[in-house]
Amino acid sequence: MAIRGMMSDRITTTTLIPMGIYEVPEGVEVRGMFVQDFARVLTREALEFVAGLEREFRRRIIYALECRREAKRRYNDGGLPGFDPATRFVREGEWTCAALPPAVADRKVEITGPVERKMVINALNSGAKVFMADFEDALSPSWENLMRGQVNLKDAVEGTISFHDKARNRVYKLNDQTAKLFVRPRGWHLPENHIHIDGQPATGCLVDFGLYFFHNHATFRRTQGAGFGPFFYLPKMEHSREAKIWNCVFERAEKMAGIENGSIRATVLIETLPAVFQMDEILYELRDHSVGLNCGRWDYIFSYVKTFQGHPDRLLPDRVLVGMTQHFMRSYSDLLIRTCHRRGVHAMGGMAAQIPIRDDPVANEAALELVRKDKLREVRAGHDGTWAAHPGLIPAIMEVFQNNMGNIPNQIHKVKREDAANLTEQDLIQKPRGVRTMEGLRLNTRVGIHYLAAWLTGTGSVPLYNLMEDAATAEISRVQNWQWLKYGVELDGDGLGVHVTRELFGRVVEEEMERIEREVGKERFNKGMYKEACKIFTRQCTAPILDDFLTLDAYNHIVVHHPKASSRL
Ligand SMILES: CC(=O)SCCNC(=O)CCNC(=O)[C@H](O)C(C)(C)COP(=O)(O)OP(=O)(O)OC[C@H]1O[C@@H](n2cnc3c(N)ncnc32)[C@H](O)[C@@H]1OP(=O)(O)O
Ligand SMILES: O=CC(=O)O
Ligand SMILES: [Mg+2]
Repeated sequence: MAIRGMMSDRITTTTLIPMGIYEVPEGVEVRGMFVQDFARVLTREALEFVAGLEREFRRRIIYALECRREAKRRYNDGGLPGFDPATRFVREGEWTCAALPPAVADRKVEITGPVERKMVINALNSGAKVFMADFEDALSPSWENLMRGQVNLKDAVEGTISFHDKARNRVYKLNDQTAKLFVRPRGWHLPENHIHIDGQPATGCLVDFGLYFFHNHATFRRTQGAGFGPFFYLPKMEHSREAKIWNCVFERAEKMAGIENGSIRATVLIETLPAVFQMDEILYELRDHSVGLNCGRWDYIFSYVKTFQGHPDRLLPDRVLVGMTQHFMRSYSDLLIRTCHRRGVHAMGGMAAQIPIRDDPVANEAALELVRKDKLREVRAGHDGTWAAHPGLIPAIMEVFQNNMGNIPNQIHKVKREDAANLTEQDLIQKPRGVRTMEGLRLNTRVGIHYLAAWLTGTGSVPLYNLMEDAATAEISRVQNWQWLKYGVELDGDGLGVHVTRELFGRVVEEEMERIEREVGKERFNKGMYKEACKIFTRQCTAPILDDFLTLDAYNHIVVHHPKASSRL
């Protein structure tokens, strides 16, 4: 048996013991620091389960990612995404997904947030129907964040989680009534470089899923799922072959646990442009394990730019103008509702970016009104529930959904949206309308650098300029800058015919860095990671070939191997 893992000298919490090692099965190497608490989830048996998943599915994951690259080549050569003629029978066939688990029939409001201890307790106590605990867009995937997240979820499922805020002398514990827990693992593309299996970094999402499932499936089904569960959200898929891999992962997990096929349930985020043409196919692959689809609107916008990176005729206007009322976004939401309701599962809405504004009641009311408007559009369109970024938004969102849905748990059988069957490929890719401005370029730059600086220091979701920013929203800022630079777009609004060039962008970066320094103060600016963030963001915006993900490159900067030796993938 191989034994690996070392102590850390960086963390000085009470959970750190001076020396320790993880007990690992053959072929598994843990390169992350040793923390006593982490050993509760990094058990030999759990790692054996993760390694089994990795060994069975690694080749299929590599193939699926190669297929993504192949599709990208087609789009870059001028091809357009569209419905696959080969799977017409799936789209036209009459079939439904397995019946919904009663425990999650009502999902009117779901709160989301990173797997940070206090936030997990607050989210579970928030009054939302569901809490989506996030290892993905809202989390910076440092070893410490990931492993602490696993510990937090284990304690949450066991009902023992607590948190003592010493500064405020406040103790956090779970209420009697809590939200149902869904867990969102990372996307297929992200490696977990602190766990190596047979000499290769593990697949991030299999680590997230595997550890959580292994430790919690039995308690979860008993205490939360009424026999079903655990429940998951699955991000960033581009094709039904990726859903098929998840389905097989679930089947293997159910077999290992000795539980019925169909116990595990998942909602897939439709948040890439190619996936909107695969919604039936994705549900079909997961038909025994599905509880719906969700409009992951922010990654979807990011994916629109990424998919059309070789198409100068499809440039985006300012980020703030690409909302759900743009034709391509409304079409996507309508088709998602029609698809889900036809197959008997939830059609979940997405995230409004506004958050409460504490120190300005007028601005706060205006933000709340925007959220209400967005949610009203969703519920009237036929969505069964939606996301909230902050507990302070839940009462208003709940009211909108309850007032417009009445006393039913969901609208699956009430709102069919057969009209959406007429939506065409052209509707789903129609170019968004609006202007491109210097202020748009500046805001993208400032938000991108601010966000990345937070991410590099361990925070994956932040309030910026009164909006929620996470990996998905930051991606839009990055790829939009890249697109405008690549095509040297002319900025509207000032009548001067200014084009976005490297020189202009260089000046904007300099000026926005000065503004960031003014905003956060010299001390925080110098102590923080703003300069590193600026370097990464600027490189990505000006790269001749668009990086697939902001966080893939940035991840190299947060990998810390123990014994200490920083690594590059
Ligand atoms: C595109 C997508 O993928 S969307 C999904 C992923 N993104 C997310 O999940 C974002 C979730 N939201 C957040 O992370 C936060 O709300 C932020 C970063 C946007 C704002 O955070 P803050 O400015 O710190 O919030 P604020 O100071 O108003 O928090 C007030 C209280 O609410 C709690 N809170 C805020 N947001 C959440 C949340 N999402 N879940 C649980 N608790 C929360 C805070 O912990 C704090 O608790 P306390 O009073 O006990 O100390
Ligand atoms: O994950 C959600 C999104 O909007 O992206
Ligand atoms: Mg997303």
